[in-house]
Amino acid sequence: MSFTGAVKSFGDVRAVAGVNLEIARGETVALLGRNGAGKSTTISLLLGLNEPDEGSVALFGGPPETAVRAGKVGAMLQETRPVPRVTVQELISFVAGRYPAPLPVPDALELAGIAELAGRRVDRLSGGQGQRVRFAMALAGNPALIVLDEPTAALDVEARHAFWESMRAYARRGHTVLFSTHYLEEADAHADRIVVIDHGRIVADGTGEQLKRSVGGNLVSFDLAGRGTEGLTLLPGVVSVEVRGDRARLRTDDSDATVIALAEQGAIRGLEVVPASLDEAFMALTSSAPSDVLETV
Ligand SMILES: Nc1ncnc2c1ncn2[C@@H]1O[C@H](COP(=O)(O)OP(=O)(O)OP(=O)(O)O)[C@@H](O)[C@H]1O
Repeated sequence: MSFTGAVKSFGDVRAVAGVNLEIARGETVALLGRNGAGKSTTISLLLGLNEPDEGSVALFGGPPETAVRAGKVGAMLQETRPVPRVTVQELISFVAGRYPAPLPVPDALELAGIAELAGRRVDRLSGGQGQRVRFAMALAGNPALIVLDEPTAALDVEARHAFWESMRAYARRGHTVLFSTHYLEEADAHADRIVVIDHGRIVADGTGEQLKRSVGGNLVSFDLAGRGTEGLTLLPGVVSVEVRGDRARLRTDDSDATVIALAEQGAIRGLEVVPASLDEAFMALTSSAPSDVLETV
């Protein structure tokens, strides 16, 4: 699938602001971004639910509608209203029946971890159970691509774990998976590749390791001990400064130079230097003003 210069606006909001993206068959890709970053809109363009205002989107070499109609795509979108009265089994059979080569219904239920819910009415399920039913709907047709918009949002820890197991089992069959998430750990743990989106643009694309390396650096933190924060952003190596209570955290691409400069100012109380985590990489990539002092008391 590919996005070429895709733009989608809603009024003044450029939800997708010029996205170029290629995803190859068999990849498991996480679309990672904060609230409002443009993930759902990107997904809606991919599924042909929205048309780009500019640029184009192709799925399996053609228009998204064609691929969707041909049964090549399964989707799990955010909370949708459950169909009243039908059972889980009936719903999944109905969805499977609309695809040319679906999974046997018991397999789809098993894979989604809801075999024991087969006879239950879909409008009487818990949020987490409903979410797993939507996952079963996405994979019932055995599509080559599944697209999952924040698939673990309502799941507890155990259900989350089971969900990722199922997703991986599906991916191992050679299928392509695209999922959106706010959770960096999930993206890192379950995707081959992480595409970071911010303000409708792709700001990073690579493995978790590559993201860490590209943003990289170390975190130097120390107690301010009443000292102000002025001048910290100007210290050698410093890329961003964050203040929590009385403690400053400096992300730096040259921690030696940063520490020497701090030492010269006598500002080394409770000094700690650690490698920047993936979390830090994500924050650095998506904060709107990376070199500003962020007051997050
Ligand atoms: N139908 C719509 N009408 C108006 N604005 C919209 C519409 N859909 C999305 N937007 C706006 O476009 C921007 C991107 O929204 P989108 O839902 O794509 O983000 P997201 O990354 O999926 O966010 P979240 O993680 O909160 O689901 C937001 O500013 C949102 O308010």
